[in-house]
Parts: sequence; C-alpha cells; structure tokens
Amino acid sequence: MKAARSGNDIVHLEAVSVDRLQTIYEKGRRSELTCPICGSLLKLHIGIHEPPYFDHSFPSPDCERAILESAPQKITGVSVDSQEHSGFRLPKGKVIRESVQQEGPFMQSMPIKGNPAFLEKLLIERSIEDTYLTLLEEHGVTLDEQQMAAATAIEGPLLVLSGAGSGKTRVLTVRTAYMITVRKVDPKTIMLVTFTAKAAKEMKERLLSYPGISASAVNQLVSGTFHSVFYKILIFHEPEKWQRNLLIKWNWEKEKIVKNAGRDYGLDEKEFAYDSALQQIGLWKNSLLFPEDIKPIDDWEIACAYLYKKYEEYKQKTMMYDFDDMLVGCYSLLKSRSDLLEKYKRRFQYFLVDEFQDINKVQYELIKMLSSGSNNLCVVGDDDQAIYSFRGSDPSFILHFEKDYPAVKIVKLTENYRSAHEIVATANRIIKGNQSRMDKAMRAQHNFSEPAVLFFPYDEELEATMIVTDIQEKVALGARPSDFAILYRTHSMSRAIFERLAASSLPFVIDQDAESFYERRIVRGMLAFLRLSMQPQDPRAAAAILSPLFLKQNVLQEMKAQTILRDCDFIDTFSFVKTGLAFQERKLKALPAKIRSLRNVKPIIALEIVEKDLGYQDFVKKRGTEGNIEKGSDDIRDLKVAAKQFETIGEFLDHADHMIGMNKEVKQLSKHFTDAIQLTTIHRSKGLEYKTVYVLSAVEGSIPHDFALDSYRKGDVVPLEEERRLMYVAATRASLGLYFSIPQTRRGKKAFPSRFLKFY
Ligand SMILES: Nc1ncnc2c1ncn2[C@@H]1O[C@H](COP(=O)(O)OP(=O)(O)OP(=O)(O)O)[C@@H](O)[C@H]1O
Repeated sequence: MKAARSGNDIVHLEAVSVDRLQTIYEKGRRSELTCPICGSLLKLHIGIHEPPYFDHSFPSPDCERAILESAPQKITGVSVDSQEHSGFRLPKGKVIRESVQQEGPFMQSMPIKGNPAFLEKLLIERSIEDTYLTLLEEHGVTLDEQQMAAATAIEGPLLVLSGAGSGKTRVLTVRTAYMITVRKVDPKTIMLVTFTAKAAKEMKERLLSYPGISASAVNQLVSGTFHSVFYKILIFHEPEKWQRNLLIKWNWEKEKIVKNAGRDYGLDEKEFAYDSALQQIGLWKNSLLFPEDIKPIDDWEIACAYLYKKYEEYKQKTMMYDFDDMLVGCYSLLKSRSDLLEKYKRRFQYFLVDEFQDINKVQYELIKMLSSGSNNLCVVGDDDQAIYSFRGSDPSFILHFEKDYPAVKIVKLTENYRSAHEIVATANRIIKGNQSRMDKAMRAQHNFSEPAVLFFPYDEELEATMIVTDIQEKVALGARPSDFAILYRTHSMSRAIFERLAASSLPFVIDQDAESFYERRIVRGMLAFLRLSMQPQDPRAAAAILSPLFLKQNVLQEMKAQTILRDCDFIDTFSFVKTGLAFQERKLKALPAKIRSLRNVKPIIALEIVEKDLGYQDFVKKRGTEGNIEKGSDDIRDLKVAAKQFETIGEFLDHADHMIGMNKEVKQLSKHFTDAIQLTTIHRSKGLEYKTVYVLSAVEGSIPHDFALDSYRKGDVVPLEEERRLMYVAATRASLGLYFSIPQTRRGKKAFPSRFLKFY
C-alpha cells in the first residue's frame, strides 16, 4: 500500500523524498500511521528487495483499490476535506506533496551483474593414491587434487596459497595426520603455529576425530600461537626472567606506564592518543626496531619514540614484560645462544605456519632461524587476506617467500568450498584490482545462490532499517539469526544498526570491547554540554565540559565554591571563573546564556551551537584526535546524524543513556547467545563464515577508508590495497547471500560508491 494517514496529512510514498522515509518509518513504529480508508494501524516497510510500502495487516478490498489507484500526481498538492476517487471518498487530509526533487526518490537495489558463468568442475584423475587418505575420505574428509598435494608434500619448503574458503584448515590437519600416521613422523618434532589459540584448539579437536590419531600423539604436538609456543621456550630456559606474575597483560596497564612517562614530557593525559602510541610502539617492536633504532619523522613519532624508550626502561627496572617481549625475548635468546638454537633446530623437524600472510618480522625471523636446519617449512596463507599491517604484519613475507626459499614448492588452493559462484566471482573481481598480489582466481564449487546485491539507502539510519527488515523477513521464512553477519570497517559505524537491532526482537551479539557510540570520548564531551543545559546543578556535567573549554579540572573546586557563595547553578559559575587570560574570561562570561539556550532548541541545532559557537570544533582539532583511523570530527558528524531523529534534548539524552545501558546488556548476553546475529568489524570476521553477510557503507571514505585515500593521493598505494583486501575478506565470509550497502549520504554529506565495487 502506498499511502497512509499521519495526523491530518496523507502521506503518499511516491511523492515522499527519500530523506523522510526514516521519519515516516519511526511514526509507524510509534503507531502514528493509519490507513486513510479504514483507519487500521500501518507500518512502513523498507526492505532491500522491493520499494517501500505501508504494511496493512488485513486490508479490505476498498482500502487496496482506493489506495492503489490514488496515484500521487493526481492528488498531490490538494488540500481537501474529502476527495472522490474511483468511486471512493478519501477522508479529510492534506496530501503531503514533498520535495521528491529535493533528495530524489527511493533507489531500487540491484544485483551485481556481469560475472562469468558458473563452470561445473571437471572431475580430474587423481594423481595421488594413498590408503590413509582413502580412509579419511570414508570418514567424510575428502580432499581435492590441490589439497592432497599440499597435505602430502612434507619435505622441503612449501608455500600453500590458500584462497578464501579453500579448506586450509582441512589441509593443515590432514597434513599433520598424514605425517604422523603414514610418514611416521614423531609428533614431538612438529611445530604447528596458528594465529589464534582457538584455531589451534579446533585443529587438535579435528585431528582427534581422524583415524589412527591418538590423544597422546595430539598432546605431543607443539602447537599454539607464536606467543604461547615461544613463551614456553623462554620460561623453560629463563624462568627467573619471565615470571608469570610480572606479565603486563592488559592495555590499561601499559597505558598507565606510558601516561606516567608522558606527564614528564608534557603530554596531556586526556588529549594525547596514548592508545595509538602504544600501537606504534608495538609495531616498532615487532619489526625488531628498538628505541635506539627509531628515526622519528614528525612530532608524533618523536613523542612515541620518547614513550617507547621510557616504557622499555620501566620494564627493565621492574623486570616486567609484555606479550611483544615474549617474541623479541625468544629471538634474542636464540640469537645469543647458538647451543640452544642448535638444540631446537634438531628438536623441531617440521614446521607448519597458518595465516602466514599476517606474520610480522620477529615471527618470521624466529621461524626462519629454527627451520634453517631441516628446511621443512610449510606455510599456509592467502596474500589477498593480509589485513593486519597496522599491527606490524607484513604481506611481503608471503609475497617474497620464494626469494628466501628458492627451492620452494608452491601449491595454490583455488577451489572455494564455502561460497556460491556469484559470491566467489564478485570477490574475484574485487581483488583483481590489486597490483601487489599473486595471480590467482577462486572457483566456486556450487552455484546455489542469487547474485550479490547492491542497495542504496538514503543514509546510515535507513541502511540500518533496511538490513533489519531484510533479516526479519528471512527469519520469518526460517533462517536462523546466527546465519547473519553485519560487517563494518570501523566499530563507530555500527551505531545505527545497533540501535535498530536493539529496538527489534532479534537476538544479536557484539564484540566484548565494543564501546557504546555515546561513550566515545568526543561524543561524551559534546553531550555533556547538552546535559548541563538540562541539569545545571550537575557537577559531573560541568566537569565534563572543562577540557573542551580549555579549562583545568581544578577549576571545578572554584565553581563548586561559587555555587554555594552565590547560590547559583554550575552554568552561572562560568562567568566568574578566573583564568588570567582576558580573552578567555570574556568568552566565559558569554557562556551561561549560550548553554542555557541549548535546552530550548532541537538536538541537531544544539549540537551545531556546541560545535561552532562554543568552540568544540577547535577543541577536537587541537587535541590531536584527527589521527589515522578514528577522527574526532567524524564522531561529531555521526552524532549529528543520530540527533536528527529527535525533537527535544531530553528525548535525545534519554535515548543516548538507554543505548549506553543496552550496550552493556548486549555484551553480557553476547557471552551466552549462540544463535544470534553477529555485528563485528571486518577484521574480526576473518576466518569465519555466515550464510548471509551485509557490508555497511561500502562507500568512498569508509571502505576504502579516508586515511588510505589520503595516502593514495600522496602516491602511496599500499594502504589502499589493504583496504581492497578488507573488502575481499568481507565478501568471502558469505556462503549464500552478500549485500553491499551504498548509502547516498554518509555523515551528512553526499557519498560515492566504493571504488572497489565500480564494476557494476
Ligand atoms: N575438499 C573439500 N570438500 C568439501 N568441503 C570442503 C573441502 N575442503 C574444505 N571444505 C569446506 O569448506 C569450508 C571452508 O574451509 P576452511 O574454513 O578450512 O577454509 P579456509 O581456507 O580456512 O577459509 P578462509 O581463509 O576464507 O577463512 C569449510 O566448511 C570446509 O569444511
């Protein structure tokens, strides 16, 4: 149904501008839309596959006909008491004739076309026949020709280039089983390194289910992450140096140490991005660059290099160490003790390294050193899925593996067992745009799905609505919530989808470290102005706006005293604050009236005032939050998009508080839910698979991210290529359904489709 009554107005969808759809949708949720004919409640349905319509549960034939035939061009602009149409009288109401021209009509979704046709796989004669592999096949563990080659070539260096969904986990486990059962390799001499502890556990469990593999053999394998394997070596040889209670486990502990050092250096605790500095320190360390090796190129690196030096000194003095020290420590130990190195070279004869594309310098050097005796090094990875360079991972180790190991045998796993043909073909077209990669194309094993879909919501709000509606439709048809994943480039993009899911009855899970959008530092600071306008007596709201006003925290004491002395609220006290700077005091005198004015305007206007009139924009720029990935100014723009839906400051703040509470609740539930929609970053989705995947905001600036575009403009293509790999990883998580959202506006500005999808 295309028309609905909203108060005294008749809303006709074909005459509604696309930017108003979300507001109309919200009206439906609040039961403010009715059928103009029979008065039943209506909801606006905005899904992905069909144009929006009003959902009328039991329409009478009269409702249907009258509405169907009331084309907007015939009735728009007419303010009527009642109107004769096709023999029916439409009740009193002014038809909303909107500015369709203003933002344009709703844009219909479209399938990605032009993929090559699906080719049935030809049955290839097997060249490797092996009794054990036949036995495994009888257990349901089949291998294709390439997988078999990778599983059985156990001597010498081997690079297994495993495309997405090509069964590398299967290859690694079968290879291990094959070595133990057929080639009689002593499990104690096998080192199996995985990217996560979970992956190691899963592999061991799979191995145990294979014929001929005993629990004791599995227990004797040396397997785990780089950290766990090398830490064991360290505590065996230097127990006094690596005491467990001296391990710095958490980031907040590290932050405390560097913040102390930063204070002496004059860095502001609230304003300096210590988390990014710690990331930079880790990156240097994992690249085997020590404080004395750093040649800083700008102020930021000078500050980080200072903190790095102080951080290392602190650890040395207190005998403490962190996770990065484990690898660097083991590297130094083996470098300085040739006797030990020889011992381990003899002990380990076979090396298997998973996710090799994400290896960093210290990990690579360790493995190279240890395997230099036997030379039996098998590395498995996909250069197209290298997405961790910000942590020091370096895809050039996989790309140039042949240089270090000229005798390497390369096996390419190109059969994709996970995703349907249309998804694989789309992913192939995405990744083909990268220059720096090994040439290969994945081939799907089945063709059981529709093409991937592009859809074009007006903004982030409509994007969230359309996705949730689509999931609701699919769940109604029998899909399980855990079939779905909603993936995004950065966590801050998940605000709207979180809100829409929270308002639905669909179960969903989020990452444990995912903070609520409304708790982000920049957002919290901006909301504090609004809070103070509503609660002028609240010392916490007053304290929260001191930094943005470039005032020291101890000013609060003076303000508290003033509230008592002058019997006034905190807003008034700003005009009495003495800073010794005439221009600042003049500004502060004008502040109370401005802050008080906020409560009487719409939230979006209030935020504009805070941003421009009250200097928040300057504060964000000056505090140095305009870093690489997360920009403070983006948070402001995101907050303004969220605020647009609310009429009063009170409603908006209640909503923000409710969402902060919901975030905690959902995180708690996320620990227990098994059948739930997954909301996560593309980085975190690596290695996982879902039936249906939605990729949020596949537009320029989001993916590829702005910082990669900046680098590209300056002539550096490397970050852009990593962004393309991220898009590839996102696409290849889907087995049956893949949706890219291309909002027409993002953060309040016109958006342009991601260059990675420019083939449609
Ligand atoms: N030879 C095979 N025949 C049938 N199914 C297979 C075969 N090999 C692997 N699979 C299945 O294909 C899917 C993908 O395998 P797996 O998860 O090991 O891929 P992957 O290479 O690790 O993927 P990614 O790198 O994209 O995370 C799994 O469901 C696995 O059981």
